[in-house]
Amino acid sequence: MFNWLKKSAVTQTPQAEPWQNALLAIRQQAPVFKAIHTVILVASGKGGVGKSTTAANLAMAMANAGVRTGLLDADIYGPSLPTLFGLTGQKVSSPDNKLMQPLQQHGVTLQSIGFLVDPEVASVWRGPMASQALLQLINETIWPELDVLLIDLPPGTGDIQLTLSQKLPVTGAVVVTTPQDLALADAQKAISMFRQVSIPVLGLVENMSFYLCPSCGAHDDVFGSAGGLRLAERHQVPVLGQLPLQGSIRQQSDLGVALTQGDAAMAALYHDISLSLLQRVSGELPEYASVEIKITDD
Ligand SMILES: Nc1ncnc2c1ncn2[C@@H]1O[C@H](COP(=O)(O)OP(=O)(O)OP(=O)(O)O)[C@@H](O)[C@H]1O
Repeated sequence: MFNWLKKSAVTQTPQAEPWQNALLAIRQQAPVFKAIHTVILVASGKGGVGKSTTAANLAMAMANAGVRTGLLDADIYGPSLPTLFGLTGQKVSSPDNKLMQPLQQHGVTLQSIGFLVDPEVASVWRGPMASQALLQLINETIWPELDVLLIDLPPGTGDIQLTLSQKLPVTGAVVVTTPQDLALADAQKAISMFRQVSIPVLGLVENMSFYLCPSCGAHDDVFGSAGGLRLAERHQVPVLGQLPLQGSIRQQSDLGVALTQGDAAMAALYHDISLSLLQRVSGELPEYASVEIKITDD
């Protein structure tokens, strides 16, 4: 067993005080956009590393702890938020034919290009058109008062990511990667991109860090070992957490069900990561101080 996994598992009940302190500090900050207090980009260099899954689960964990949370799916070429929240085929309404009413699920306010157009239509949009559509999406949504708006960016570091990073009032960014060399090289590009546009990198999430066999408990570093931790150290970026490659994450994501309704240990990991993230945007934890994560066998 892993010490950090055991430690996280016992903290699954939201500890009111740290959340409340962070929330209070965030609510004292002036909104950065409409009535939204903080905007956090969730990015990855490489596709398929679990960025959308991580963004969705962090959003659910925050909402579960009482944070007024929104999630914008900016992954225009592969919107997965409708599936992740069990809202496939649903469309947003527009009471005045101008502004859009976002959807609500698992306590999270949601908007996605997938709620507006057929994903196949969006998939042929070129860079400037896609960036414009996304800016319109965020501007023309009737966002309620939010403590945090998470934005699930498309993978990569191209024109769309750069335009959004420059044009949106961003508080900070989270970079999701696997420990695999190929993913790390691209995660490094994402960190560099944010630094170039002066967006604080709030932390790195190492996803699919390892596989823990549910029957025999054997541990397998499927994508290599601790690559994300080394990358974070090199760039002085905090590690917000490590998530195992776990069947329950894939299954519950496909079903659009919150992990809190199933896998309590995994839900606890997302809970801890989102608290750490919130403490950083609230200024309670220093931006670049790393969370110490030790992977040790008993
Ligand atoms: N920790 C995990 N354990 C098991 N499966 C996972 C985990 N994280 C993500 N997955 C699965 O991996 C696949 C890719 O995840 P996801 O769509 O979140 O990646 P992404 O980085 O957003 O991809 P894209 O670049 O296409 O947007 C999905 O099937 C998802 O359910």
